[in-house]
Amino acid sequence: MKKVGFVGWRGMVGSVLMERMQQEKDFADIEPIFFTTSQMGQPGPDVGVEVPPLLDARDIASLSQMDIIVTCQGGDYTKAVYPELRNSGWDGYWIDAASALRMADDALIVLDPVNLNVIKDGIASGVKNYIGGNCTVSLMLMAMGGLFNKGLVEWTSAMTYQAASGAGAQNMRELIAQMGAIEKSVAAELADPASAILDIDRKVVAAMRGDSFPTENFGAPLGGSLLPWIDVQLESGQSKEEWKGQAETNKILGRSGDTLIPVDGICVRIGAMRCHSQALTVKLTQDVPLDEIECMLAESNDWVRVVPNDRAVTLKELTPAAVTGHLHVPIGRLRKMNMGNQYLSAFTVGDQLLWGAAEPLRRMLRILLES
Ligand SMILES: NC(=O)C1=CN([C@@H]2O[C@H](COP(=O)(O)OP(=O)(O)OC[C@H]3O[C@@H](n4cnc5c(N)ncnc54)[C@H](OP(=O)(O)O)[C@@H]3O)[C@@H](O)[C@H]2O)C=CC1
Ligand SMILES: N[C@@H](CC(=O)OP(=O)(O)O)C(=O)O
Repeated sequence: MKKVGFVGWRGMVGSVLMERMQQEKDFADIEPIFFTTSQMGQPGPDVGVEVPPLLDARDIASLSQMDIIVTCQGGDYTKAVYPELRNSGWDGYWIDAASALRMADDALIVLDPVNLNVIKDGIASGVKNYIGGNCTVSLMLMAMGGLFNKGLVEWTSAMTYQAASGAGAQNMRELIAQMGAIEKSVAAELADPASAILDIDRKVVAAMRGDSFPTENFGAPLGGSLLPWIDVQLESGQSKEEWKGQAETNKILGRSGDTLIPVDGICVRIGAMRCHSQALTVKLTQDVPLDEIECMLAESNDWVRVVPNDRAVTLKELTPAAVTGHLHVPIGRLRKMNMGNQYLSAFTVGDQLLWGAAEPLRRMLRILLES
């Protein structure tokens, strides 16, 4: 059995990965070894098979015993440990959730329901680094892969509504604390049906702008508001999150140069917990009837679900509250736009810790074990 080392398994993304691996009984097919940056020597997690005590995630000698390393520890860890490990002569497979190596020439971005051909070519040609994509990009492609892979997308604009979880566990807590602080600031008025709504509104805004409002992690109020900037600022005027849309989409699809598909938009943080949503405008390469588009989308993988463009069904099935914790990726609000028959609108929602982070890594491990 292959020795598989896990780093970052107790973080938020890592915990979701552990849960999914247990659900799919993946641990039965490997010899798992768990690493840590802070709890060396403590017992490993209960994953249904015996595991040795935790090893030091910075110890190159221990890491280099692994056939495969799966890390959800983050980019700083990757940047610190990966080069040293490779320089030591380690030739194993590196599977990583962090963005640090995504655009490297010797790495592929993995999303097998969309790019299994690219992954298989990579394995055959000796690629050793398989990196999970940005959550927004992966979720967009899980929903829209049918049209991209049929060459029907000339360009797309993705306007995103991204959940707090994308910024980390502390940010999820802060969002809830912000919502709690808002409620607390007007609890008495809410209990009184005769209180004036504009007084409530004034008090809410005062609370959100007050010094005691919890904003250490987001840097601004998110609950009751939104943040139209995610990640660092680039010279192009894009945020780094927006830049990833085109760069990663095309790398996943194995496109570059003349075949590159323009992707752009504005990435916005909203007060959802762990589902990213996106409003897409697609310029099609040709006028394809809507029913054919719906069929292509629905047939492209086992997880995408086309939601009819109907108000009641949309509000039941196409929201973060409905989708959180599920692997399926719904896409709806599909219609041709006023701009013309080659312009399609769509809205999609997906759990950013499942297909957005952990699931592509879990499946990449299986692909390597079965190859
Ligand atoms: N959050 C997201 O949406 C996405 C994140 N990623 C990537 O995954 C990386 C990890 O993200 P995320 O899982 O959110 O990070 P976390 O902050 O949840 O976990 C990272 C590490 O922090 C350490 N840690 C310290 N205290 C605790 C604690 N109380 N509970 C759990 N872990 C603790 C653990 O390392 P140790 O055991 O060594 O102490 C853990 O592996 C990111 O940096 C990013 O590169 C990728 C896609 C999406
Ligand atoms: N940036 C994403 C989360 C993330 O971790 O992205 P990446 O894996 O590309 O760094 C968000 O904030 O929603």
